[in-house]
Amino acid sequence: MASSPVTVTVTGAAGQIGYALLFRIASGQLLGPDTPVRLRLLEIPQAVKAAEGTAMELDDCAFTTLDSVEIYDDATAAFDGVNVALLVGARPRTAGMERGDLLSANGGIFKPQGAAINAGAADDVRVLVVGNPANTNAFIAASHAPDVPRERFTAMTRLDHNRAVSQLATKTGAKVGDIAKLTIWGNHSATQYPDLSHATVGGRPALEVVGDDTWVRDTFIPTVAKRGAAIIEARGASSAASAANAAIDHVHTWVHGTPAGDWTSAGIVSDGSYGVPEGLISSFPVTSVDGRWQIVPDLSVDEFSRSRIDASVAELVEERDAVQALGLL
Ligand SMILES: NC(=O)C1=CN([C@@H]2O[C@H](COP(=O)(O)OP(=O)(O)OC[C@H]3O[C@@H](n4cnc5c(N)ncnc54)[C@H](O)[C@@H]3O)[C@@H](O)[C@H]2O)C=CC1
Ligand SMILES: O=C([O-])CC(=O)C(=O)O
Repeated sequence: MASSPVTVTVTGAAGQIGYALLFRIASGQLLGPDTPVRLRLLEIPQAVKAAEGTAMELDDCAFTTLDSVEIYDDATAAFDGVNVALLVGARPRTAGMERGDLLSANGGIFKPQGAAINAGAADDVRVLVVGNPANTNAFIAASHAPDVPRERFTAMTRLDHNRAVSQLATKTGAKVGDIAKLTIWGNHSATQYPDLSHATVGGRPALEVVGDDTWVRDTFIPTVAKRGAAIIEARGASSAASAANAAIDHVHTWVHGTPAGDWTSAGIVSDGSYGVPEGLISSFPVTSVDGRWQIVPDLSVDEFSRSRIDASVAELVEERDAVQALGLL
């Protein structure tokens, strides 16, 4: 086992996703079986007791990869020396809440957390924002961490990616492992664009294998984009285990790289590629090489894809302008 433990801080640790996520991190699934984890749980004071219960259960698993568990209700202490920050805790939308109220409430969480990461994170810090609205929350946090390279702030669209892979595999009768080069573009919201234009099924173009453009436009895209709402409707609570799984996948890929001949999707800072305004945190087709995300270059974008990407990016611009107007940047 590697000698020095890696510090992983999880916010919203006593929540649903936290409960599904912490045991997988502690058991080595995030960073590998040779990397001990120093786990830090950040919660609001009212939820610290519940986090203590989870920490007792983590102890009871006797994971060989778990170096220690500490609980915090203070962001500055929780992020001091952090290598991997998983920002899961967020303010959910409640009945009657306007969009501005939601952005404002989340600004109150992600602004100080960005500042705390800026103040104390390790030089190699990697940040994944899961809490919604994930892209804009990541944008807010990054804006308050001027000393951390902006590309270290990412937002999770891996769950959307995994959902899309699964839907395509089911439709074509292929194995999940036969699907490659699928992309989620834009925002982690109902405007996202799950794109099959470059996807392959067993090496063949996915659109050719499916052979049904109507299914792609009228079933596949809305099913993936609205899957979160469908889970809430069925379960009475939002996706938790699958969201935790996607967070593990995102960080694992970031650290260990993408398989040859494939890519994945992640919300990363735009460098202006594909007409996405520079600086926005938008989902792109990405590979991870030497521990850094890279946008897959030079993909053709047809008229339909262009309009779908533009629509989702327009929503990201609106969210950015709204948080700017609220003084959250
Ligand atoms: N990006 C994605 O694909 C997905 C994102 N989500 C989002 O993830 C977030 C968490 O979901 P759940 O775990 O189901 O929610 P939850 O409500 O069960 O847990 C959230 C936890 O965050 C904590 N929290 C609130 N403010 C905090 C702060 N300032 N610092 C630390 N902790 C804080 C709460 O006390 C609570 O324990 C939600 O915003 C949800 O919409 C959920 C599924 C997928
Ligand atoms: O809408 C939510 O809170 C859950 C969510 O992001 C998803 O399942 O994709």
